[in-house]
Amino acid sequence: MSAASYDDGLTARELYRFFRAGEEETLALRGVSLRVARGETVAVVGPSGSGKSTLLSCLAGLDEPSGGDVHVDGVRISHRPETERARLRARHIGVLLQTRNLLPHLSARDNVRLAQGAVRGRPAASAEALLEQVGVWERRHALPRQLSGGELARAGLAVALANSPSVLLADEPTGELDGGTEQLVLQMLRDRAQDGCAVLIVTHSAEAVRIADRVIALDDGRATETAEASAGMSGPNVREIRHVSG
Ligand SMILES: Nc1ncnc2c1ncn2[C@@H]1O[C@H](COP(=O)(O)OP(=O)(O)OP(=O)(O)O)[C@@H](O)[C@H]1O
Repeated sequence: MSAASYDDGLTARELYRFFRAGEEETLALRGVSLRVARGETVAVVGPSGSGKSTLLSCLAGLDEPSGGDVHVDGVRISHRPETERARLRARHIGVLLQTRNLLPHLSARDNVRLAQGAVRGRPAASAEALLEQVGVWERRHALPRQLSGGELARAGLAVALANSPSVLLADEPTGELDGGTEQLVLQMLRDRAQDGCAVLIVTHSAEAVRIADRVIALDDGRATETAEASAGMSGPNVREIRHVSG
């Protein structure tokens, strides 16, 4: 991989993540390399326990890989103190987690404002505009527990987009959504990519795979080319499933 490829988007090289819990040792990532350019949507698929969430956490700087490195827009985010990773994440990355990344004691609007850095004086109007974009403006004063699953997913997306990220990482963004809401969330992710964001979606959803430009299949901590990854999941936008592991 040439140095030039670090310039923008997301680059991970030879990621390893080792866990030890008591006697038990797990190598959750075994040399995963990938690249998501700005403007691209990449789906990561794989069976339960294959390392998808671990990979996303390492890419987001929420977790530290045991080996390898992660660059975002040419800046290394891995192997730095947690506070620095958080600062870089706030500047470059939007993260949509299965837990929907909303603080429980803040309204939907205040969650977005917090992610925008409202403390540094950004106008509240843009938080409202973002909530309007994702279709939950009417629910802006509601707490997360007062939102339906679909509303929560959309508010979570507004939070993930609040810092205008150049890299957007989403863990099962359409997990429990009805078909209509799933389409809306996927369309928004796709639109972001078209606006120049590098979008990576960890997913079990055939629909999410269908909208992806590329699909990366994880199996037992390795990114591999597998026929199973595309079984019943191929679509017009799935142009390749390629080997990305070292
Ligand atoms: N904090 C941890 N401590 C110990 N082992 C862990 C930890 N986090 C993940 N693992 C292990 O690492 C492996 C990969 O887990 P991970 O959650 O990344 O898989 P996944 O593909 O996201 O699974 P799922 O689709 O079920 O969410 C699993 O064997 C899991 O038990």
